[in-house]
Amino acid sequence: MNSQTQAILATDKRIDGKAISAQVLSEVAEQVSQLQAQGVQPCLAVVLVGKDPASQVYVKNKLLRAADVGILSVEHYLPEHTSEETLLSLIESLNEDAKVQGILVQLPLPKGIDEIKVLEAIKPIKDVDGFHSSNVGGLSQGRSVLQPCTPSGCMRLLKHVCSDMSGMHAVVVGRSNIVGKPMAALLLQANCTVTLVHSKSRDIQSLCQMADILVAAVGRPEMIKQDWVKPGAIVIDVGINRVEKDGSTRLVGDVDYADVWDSVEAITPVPGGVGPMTIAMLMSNTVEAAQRQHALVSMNRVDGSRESP
Ligand SMILES: Nc1nc(=O)c2c([nH]1)NC[C@@H]1CN(c3ccc(C(=O)N[C@@H](CCC(=O)O)C(=O)O)cc3)C=[N+]21
Ligand SMILES: [Mg+2]
Repeated sequence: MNSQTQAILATDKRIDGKAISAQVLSEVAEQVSQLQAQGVQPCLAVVLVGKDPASQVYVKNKLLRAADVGILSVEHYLPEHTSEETLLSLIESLNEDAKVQGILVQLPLPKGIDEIKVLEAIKPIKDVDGFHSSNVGGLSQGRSVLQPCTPSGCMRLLKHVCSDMSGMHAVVVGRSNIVGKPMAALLLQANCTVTLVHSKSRDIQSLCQMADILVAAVGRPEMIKQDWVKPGAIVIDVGINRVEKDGSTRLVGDVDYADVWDSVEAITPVPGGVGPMTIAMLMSNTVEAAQRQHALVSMNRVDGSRESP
């Protein structure tokens, strides 16, 4: 990126997730060309069980972005009543398929399927969501592993407005396995003081008021108002809530964007903030997985005693 773009993106109070994700995607496209030049075609397998309409939209967007950057994708659409066994055997075959370097099983899975069991079945080196316990553990130890896409996207957005987060107080609202907990781990790694707030926390408003960096990931439309936010705070809104208003549906975050605007130093919009970054980081993880698997295979040629990835 040139310095002019950098300046525009860094000085605007609105953190433009669409523009920043476009930069990530162009870096990824460059990495894809480099892999192709080495005879490797990165490929992402996307597994969708059932017909959840939101999941269908997300999966469609992921496939479009993959195509944009030259990542091949294979889609596996399974019916709502697929057995756990069938899903596990599909994952097993994708694990063994050397042409597939990334496996994404879209969440949530239908009731009756054990989500943890399914995520644990994915080979960690192909786990582009970063949800396998081996990657979760590695993240918490500060090792270089595949990281969950939404939190790593948020970190990338934060870096645009704040090059050094060291010593800042970051408050994360929400303790989900896919956003809140890994977000806290990444902020800690960036030397923030981290507070993880959840539904049982007392006086959530006062905790939020302490934040230099406030990350909202609770799924409650426009819960965070101006008097929850310290003047000069940086706000990252992970929420994607569909609300009915005047007969039409619109997307809002967990933060009341218009209400907090005057107080904040910088803020991500919804849509166009964290959402597009999540998808860009998925593409970045797919390329990283392909690079790592290629490196392992090359090593095997030298040392035949090693296991294949
Ligand atoms: N295994 C798995 N990995 C995921 O990463 C995963 C998942 N399951 N299940 C669902 C959540 C949600 N998620 C989003 C991705 C992009 C947008 C996105 O592009 N949002 C657009 C708006 C899109 C719209 O109109 O709904 C935006 O914020 O601008 C939103 C949400 C990934 N998730
Ligand atoms: Mg968004």
